[in-house]
Amino acid sequence: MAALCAIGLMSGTSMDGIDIAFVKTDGENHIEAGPSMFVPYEAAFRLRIEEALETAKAIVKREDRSGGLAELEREISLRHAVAVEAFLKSEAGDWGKPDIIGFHGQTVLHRPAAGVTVQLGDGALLARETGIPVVCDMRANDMAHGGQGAPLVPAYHAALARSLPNPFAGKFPVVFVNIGGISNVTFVPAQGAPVAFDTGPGNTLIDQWVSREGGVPFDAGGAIASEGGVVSTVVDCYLENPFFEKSGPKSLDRNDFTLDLARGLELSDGARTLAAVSAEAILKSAEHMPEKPKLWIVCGGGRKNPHIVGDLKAGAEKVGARVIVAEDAGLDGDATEAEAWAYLAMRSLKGLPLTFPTTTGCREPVSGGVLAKP
Ligand SMILES: Nc1ncnc2c1ncn2[C@@H]1O[C@H](COP(=O)(O)OP(=O)(O)OP(=O)(O)O)[C@@H](O)[C@H]1O
Ligand SMILES: CC(=O)N[C@H]1[C@@H]2OC[C@@H](O2)[C@@H](O)[C@@H]1O[C@H](C)C(=O)O
Repeated sequence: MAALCAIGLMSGTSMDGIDIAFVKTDGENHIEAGPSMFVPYEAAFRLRIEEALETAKAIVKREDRSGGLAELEREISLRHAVAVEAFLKSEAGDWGKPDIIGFHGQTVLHRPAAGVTVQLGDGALLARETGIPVVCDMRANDMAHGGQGAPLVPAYHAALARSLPNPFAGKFPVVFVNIGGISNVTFVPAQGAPVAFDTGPGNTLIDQWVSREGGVPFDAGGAIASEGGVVSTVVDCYLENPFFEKSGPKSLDRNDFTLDLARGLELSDGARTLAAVSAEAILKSAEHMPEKPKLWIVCGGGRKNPHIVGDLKAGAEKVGARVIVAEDAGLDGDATEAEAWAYLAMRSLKGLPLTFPTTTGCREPVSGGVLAKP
């Protein structure tokens, strides 16, 4: 199958909105990233998703949509349809109408030990509304094959790592870091399979902290943290969590880490300390990689927090590694995840593996996703 035009749709654990990106790809080495866009959720809708995370704690079977989850799933899907329409109208240009949509949906529960992961997103409804075939539910088959169901972005990170421009081409091992609500890493060696896992809280604790203590949704540019200092005893307490000692594959639910350990801190000290937690957790992940990374490439909203990136740089440089943000390598760090969902949709259409034993712990490389035709 030749390269197709795909769009990827990601509504991540930060619950801040929908990232959309165009990619022309064969699901293998051919990757041409196109226009991208972000459609934010308004505060009230974000709150509804937050409430749904509570409701979802009662889910036993992944199909369960009681307690208002069915209505929310419908609304999330319709919002994605509206976002696609707006995107195609304002950004598509020469890219025209995509052949396929990769639809992540909104994770409301992720319990890998119990084999349950729930993303709210009705692929059939999105396909009907947009008139475009949709691949959704890409995590389930991995779990059915013994995997964590996350992270899924590593297949895309690995392909990107192999086509980096100079002066970064060939600087293996390369590690892609995605700092979203939760952070995850993909270690890409010169040869062989990528190694990946979630590393810990990315922005979610910072977002929850500044929202609760300061009434703002996130610490823009790390401005609040700039007024404070790192309380290292609190950082140490967070890092004592047994999650960090475990080697991968491993993945997290948004609620696995809470603000409890930051209780009593002053607003700016809390924001600075939680940024340090995020960076230290990422640096610690290197202990579970097969070799020391040479180059770290940072994607996701957390790359816009200079404290997280500054701490990462300081820690990596001590051991001779370099840290850059996606843009330094000609990539769009806001769109990487959405691009990944476009790429994975194409892989799903071709029956290619989405996940590997070294990325999620699945028993063998497995494909996945459910195709919904309009
Ligand atoms: N200008 C900024 N300064 C500081 N932080 C920012 C800025 N812009 C975004 N962020 C942070 O990035 C977060 C969004 O990141 P991103 O879009 O990568 O998350 P996500 O899509 O939920 O990802 P994931 O699925 O990986 O959890 C915001 O919630 C915020 O904390
Ligand atoms: C269950 C779930 O939605 N997990 C997300 C979350 O956000 C980041 C991290 O935790 C990662 O494991 C995953 O998303 C990325 C995009 C992934 O699957 O690769």
